Amino acid sequence: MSSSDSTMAEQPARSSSSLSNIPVPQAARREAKASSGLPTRTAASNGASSGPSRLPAKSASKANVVLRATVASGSGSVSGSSRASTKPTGGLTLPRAPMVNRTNRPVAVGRVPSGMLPKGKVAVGPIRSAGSPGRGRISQDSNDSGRMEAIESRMTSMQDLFDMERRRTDDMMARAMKEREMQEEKVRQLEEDLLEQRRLATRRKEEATRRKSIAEDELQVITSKHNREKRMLEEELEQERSTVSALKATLAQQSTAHLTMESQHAALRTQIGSQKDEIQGLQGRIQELEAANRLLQNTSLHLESELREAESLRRKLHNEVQELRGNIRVFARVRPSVKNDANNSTSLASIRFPNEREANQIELLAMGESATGTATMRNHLFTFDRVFQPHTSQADVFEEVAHLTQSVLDGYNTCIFAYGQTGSGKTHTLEGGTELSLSTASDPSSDPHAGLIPRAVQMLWKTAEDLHDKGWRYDFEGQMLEIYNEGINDLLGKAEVDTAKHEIKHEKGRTIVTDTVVVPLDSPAKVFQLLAKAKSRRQTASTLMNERSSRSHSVFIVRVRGQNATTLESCDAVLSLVDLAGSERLSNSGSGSDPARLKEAQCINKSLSSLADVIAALGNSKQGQGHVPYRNSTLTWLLKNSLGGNSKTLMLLALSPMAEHLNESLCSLRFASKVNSTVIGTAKKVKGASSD
Ligand SMILES: Nc1ncnc2c1ncn2[C@@H]1O[C@H](COP(=O)(O)OP(=O)(O)OP(=O)(O)O)[C@@H](O)[C@H]1O
Repeated sequence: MSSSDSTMAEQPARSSSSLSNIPVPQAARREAKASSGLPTRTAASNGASSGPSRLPAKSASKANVVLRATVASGSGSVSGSSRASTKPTGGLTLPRAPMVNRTNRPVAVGRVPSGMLPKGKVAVGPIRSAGSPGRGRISQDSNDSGRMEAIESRMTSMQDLFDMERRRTDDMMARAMKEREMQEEKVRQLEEDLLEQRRLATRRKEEATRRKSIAEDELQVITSKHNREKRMLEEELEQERSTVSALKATLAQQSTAHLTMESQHAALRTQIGSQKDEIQGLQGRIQELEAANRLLQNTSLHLESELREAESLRRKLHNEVQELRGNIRVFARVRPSVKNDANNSTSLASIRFPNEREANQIELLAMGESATGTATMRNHLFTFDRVFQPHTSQADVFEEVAHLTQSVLDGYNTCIFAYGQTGSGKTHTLEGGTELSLSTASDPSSDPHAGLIPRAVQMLWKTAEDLHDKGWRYDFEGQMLEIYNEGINDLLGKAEVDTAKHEIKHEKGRTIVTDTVVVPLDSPAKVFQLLAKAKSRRQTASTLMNERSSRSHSVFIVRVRGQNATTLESCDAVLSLVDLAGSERLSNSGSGSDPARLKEAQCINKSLSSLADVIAALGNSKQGQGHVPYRNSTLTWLLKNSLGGNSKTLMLLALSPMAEHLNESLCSLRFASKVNSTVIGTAKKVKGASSD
């Protein structure tokens, strides 16, 4: 067997362990086995701890020593030694070392396997022991030397072989070491990889743990949410179930109701059938009625136009009646006794109202002088357009005055002035017994104490609204003036005390007072606001006769402008409501020696006598052609367009019922009687278009 063959044969043993890779000559093994009779132990069976890598050199030299000792002792038998030398040491199987001589050459021991001999060498037979019987000494020596040589030569060859094996073993050891280092390197590398893998695995594990915990948290959240939603859904489901059951119950009811309704429906259908017939009959009736209605509408249109004509006629007739009755009219009103009167009812004057039916007469019983000069009681009878007794209400008085308000809307200048001594009831008749408030302003008729002004204003607006349907549109504006000591104060001016000098101008039938405020009146409430403001500014002074005695004339002027888009009529007229100052004579005014009071009384007397003169002049002049002394006083000059032929005038004579005022009452009655007997010319409608 060649060395290469032996190497190939050792391959399986090397694969079992790194240490078993050390090659052991097969021939030597076989030799050792054969000589010892013991089984050759494989590297694998000996174990890795006693690896052959440490053995060859030492074991071989040890064997050599044994062999040398045997040869030197001259013993011809080596079987015992060889048996002992083949005893396993450390579990490693080695080839039995050949015996060597003194030259350290190997000697033949036992049988040398032919395979272990060098080429060309002949294997000798079995070595005999020294004690065996021989034929001659010489031949035996020669044989021994031959044998020895043969052994030596064999030892030499075995030594070569051993060296060769040793070198090869060294190479293999070196390779094995190298390979081991590589393997160790690999192992280290693998261990590092493993470590890295472990670290990676640890990190991944940690990451996985972290993710797991996050996932667990999320799972918990999702689970709780899910549970919550589940609960809600369960509740909803429960509700839905209850709803469904309720709906089912309702459905059952509805079904029953439906059945009932169906039967009713059938009954109704029958009814409808019969009613359809009725409807057809009614439709015929409707057509008849529609025809009748059309006829009525035509009649209504016709009647409306007739009504308009009748309205125009009414206006005409109304004014004709006024003309017949005279354009200046006089009403007398006796006030009741009030708490301010000095004495009780025993001090009342003897006043009678003879013609109850006509209610136009008043009779006073007063002391007078007879023709012979003796003082006797006399009856003084006066007849006016109307006489109001003390119990007459404000509403009754207004009823008689209301037609004048209508005249303003018809386009006639109208003047109502209250005349009478201080405290006789002028302000009460014109303004009323209570302070004007916004609550009563909206409906003065609801307040029994409301005077002519609030009632007239309310009626103006109401009539204007009624005339709206007949095509009339009205605008109102107001002015509040006071004549005090012949001067004019604007009661609606900005200054608390009006110091401006005002001029009165008459232009194209209109009266203008310079530098005064004219306020547009859009509602009765606005009028009452103005009246309240004016009242607070009005000059008043306490006199002996009346604690609220007014020492000035107050003039409230409402200008009314109307336009009728249907009839193209227009009007522009003024309603003047004048509260005159007390008419008492100078001696009764209580002015005494007070020059201011004296001047007040003189101015008042002057203006009132001018008024009487103007009225008298109007009565005397024919068709207003004579001279009328309007300029004699501020009052008459201011009322120029409201007194006379183009206007309607009402004098309201206020009388006190008290006996102590009897003489003043007689004076007032005489003055009013004179006015009443005056026939002032025909009133003319003021044309709105030309007046502006
Ligand atoms: N018809 C009446 N019914 C009840 N009280 C009345 C009537 N007329 C007047 N009076 C009362 O008599 C008093 C005097 O009336 P009023 O102030 O109106 O007089 P006057 O003539 O305006 O006085 P002056 O000239 O001072 O203004 C007031 O207290 C008033 O309330």
